[in-house]
Amino acid sequence: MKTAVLLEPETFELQDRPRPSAGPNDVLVAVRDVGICGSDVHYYEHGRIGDYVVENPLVLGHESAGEVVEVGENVTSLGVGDRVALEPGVPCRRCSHCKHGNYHLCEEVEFMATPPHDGAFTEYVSWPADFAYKLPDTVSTTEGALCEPLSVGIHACRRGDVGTGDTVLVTGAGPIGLMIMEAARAAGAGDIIVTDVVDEKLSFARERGADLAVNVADGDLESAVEDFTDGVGADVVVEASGATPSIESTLDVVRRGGTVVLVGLASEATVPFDVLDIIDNELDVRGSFRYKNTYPVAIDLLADGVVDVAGIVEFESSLEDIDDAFQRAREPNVIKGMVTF
Ligand SMILES: NC(=O)c1ccc[n+]([C@@H]2O[C@H](COP(=O)([O-])OP(=O)(O)OC[C@H]3O[C@@H](n4cnc5c(N)ncnc54)[C@H](O)[C@@H]3O)[C@@H](O)[C@H]2O)c1
Ligand SMILES: C[C@@H](O)[C@H](N)C(=O)O
Repeated sequence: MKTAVLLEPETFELQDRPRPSAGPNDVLVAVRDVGICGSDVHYYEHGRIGDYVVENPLVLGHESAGEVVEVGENVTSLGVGDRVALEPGVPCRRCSHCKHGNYHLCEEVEFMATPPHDGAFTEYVSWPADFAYKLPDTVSTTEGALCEPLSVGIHACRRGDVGTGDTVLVTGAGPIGLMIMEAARAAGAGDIIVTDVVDEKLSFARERGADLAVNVADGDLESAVEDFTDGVGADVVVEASGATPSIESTLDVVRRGGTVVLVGLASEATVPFDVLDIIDNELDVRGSFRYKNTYPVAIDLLADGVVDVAGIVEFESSLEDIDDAFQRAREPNVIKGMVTF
């Protein structure tokens, strides 16, 4: 089977690898769509993200969906021909985090395209059936693949307890920020404010329903939020840029008693945070890491037409053209590329 393998930074090789079979509890999936995520581009460019280092050839891609072509002997939930979205992180199921229901925090998790675990830029993937979610006829495999970033958005909104009528401020209008917007709207958010430093990203966010879009490179976010919220501030701020100034600014724009959710991965390990601000204003500052139990919700939201994810895909490419696809995906104005089979 054709597989795109990252040999070293900026070097893919299209290899012919043996097709796996489904293990007893697995399904073999013919991959149809794989999104290119910012983390794929980061591994492609730098060969590492923090402590995760690409030491051996690695298959990237963790936003995937496809069609079941073989089922393991113990699998009863899925059949050949079913179209499925693959949740990319499979936990150990035995540790205390898994037993507490926080399977996304499992330290033994095998997450696609996070070294040393291979991802989905390949024709077939054998995957545990309980981490493969059947797509209804009305949901495409492109949308199935995008259940992954949508899951990041759903989890972040759950972490922020986003509720009916809340004013939600999302910093960073990349794919994750846009998915947070979708999830916040689905959770009943009232007004949504979005920030970025690129005008095109903000126009895109506006077209997708942002009520206020602020370019923080040339505008004063604090006064814009103050005006917009009658001096109160945002109920929930979800940081989705990873930029240090943006992380710092979250405390200036959240309301007293509000919640800040940190999703963007800071490029620096420490970011100055005014602790007295957090105490005096009784703020909840929460991390949000990947997701748990989001795929069925994401699929329902898609089936019901409550969220739009396919609209963020700006180009499609084939596996053979993966080099070109990554060149395009790394352009600052591009939101999302999709490799289709
Ligand atoms: N916590 C998690 O589970 C999780 C999951 C996926 C991604 N992430 C992280 O979330 C972040 C967003 O992911 P993405 O794929 O959308 O990345 P992206 O790089 O495509 O988007 C980030 C956006 O932030 C904008 N930006 C840069 N500086 C800014 C500033 N000062 N203020 C506001 N916006 C600014 C950029 O122009 C860009 O549009 C990244 O840091 C990524 O690593 C975290
Ligand atoms: C969650 C996922 O989208 C992210 N890129 C990660 O590897 O953690």
